[in-house]
Amino acid sequence: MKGVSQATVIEAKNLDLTFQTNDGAVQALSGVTLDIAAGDFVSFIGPSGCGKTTFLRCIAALEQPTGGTLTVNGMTPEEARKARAYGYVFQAAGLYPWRTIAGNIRLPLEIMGFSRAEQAERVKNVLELVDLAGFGGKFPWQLSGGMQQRASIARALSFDADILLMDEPFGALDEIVRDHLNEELLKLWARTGKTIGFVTHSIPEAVYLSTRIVVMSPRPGRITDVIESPLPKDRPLDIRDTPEFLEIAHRVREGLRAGHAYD
Ligand SMILES: Nc1ncnc2c1ncn2[C@@H]1O[C@H](COP(=O)(O)OP(=O)(O)OP(=O)(O)O)[C@@H](O)[C@H]1O
Repeated sequence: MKGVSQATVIEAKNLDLTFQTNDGAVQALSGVTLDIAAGDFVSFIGPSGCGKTTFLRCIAALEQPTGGTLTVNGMTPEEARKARAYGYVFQAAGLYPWRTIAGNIRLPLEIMGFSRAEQAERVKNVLELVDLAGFGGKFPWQLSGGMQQRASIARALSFDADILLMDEPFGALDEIVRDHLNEELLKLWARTGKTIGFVTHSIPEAVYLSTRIVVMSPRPGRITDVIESPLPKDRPLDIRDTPEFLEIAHRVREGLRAGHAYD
């Protein structure tokens, strides 16, 4: 339970990843060391190409680090993937257009072999969790972009993994919808106690959501600052106007500026 155990769920030590490309080696991550504790909400922020997505993909065993060690729930990322230790939300909702919303959410459950009754129960629960009760029978094109993204979050939550990895899930949405989904995500996090890793380009989003903000710089992707948020867990949107919020945002901006190449 959150608050009771602060066990480390994700542990990266001196992680390196160099891609070999036709144009030569691209060092995407260099010496990344980070512990993420159970129940943490950790955002990764940094300029394009600094390795945020690559780091998330390493956790999800979608990329293979070329150096260092990485464990997820004490397992290798590959073992954690097989143990369904995390749900993954991509930048685009990625819903199958020929399946209903419920059908999309059910898909991982079908693959995992849940009984039909269990599938139905879980779909109902996660639809409620993301505030889409009653929309299970609709097709993706009948929903707004924000609703589609909520459905994709529901799909990632359907098998109730303790860890949720989110790669810029709200990047393509307008600001009002994004604000609303940020609020909803915080409520969901408070209700479920999940550990969340969240990639974003937005300073206000990172500061509003996170218990810790990881600032990264490019060439090669390194962690340049880790900011522990002093903000209370209960965060109305207007907390963004408080001096405490603005102070953290300032520190993030300074960190980004220090690592920026401007080319
Ligand atoms: N499969 C790959 N092969 C070669 N290079 C790659 C591969 N995946 C990523 N890279 C490179 O690694 C670096 C880090 O990419 P990554 O997508 O992790 O950055 P990012 O911080 O998530 O960027 P963005 O904010 O634009 O999504 C970039 O220079 C990118 O071009």
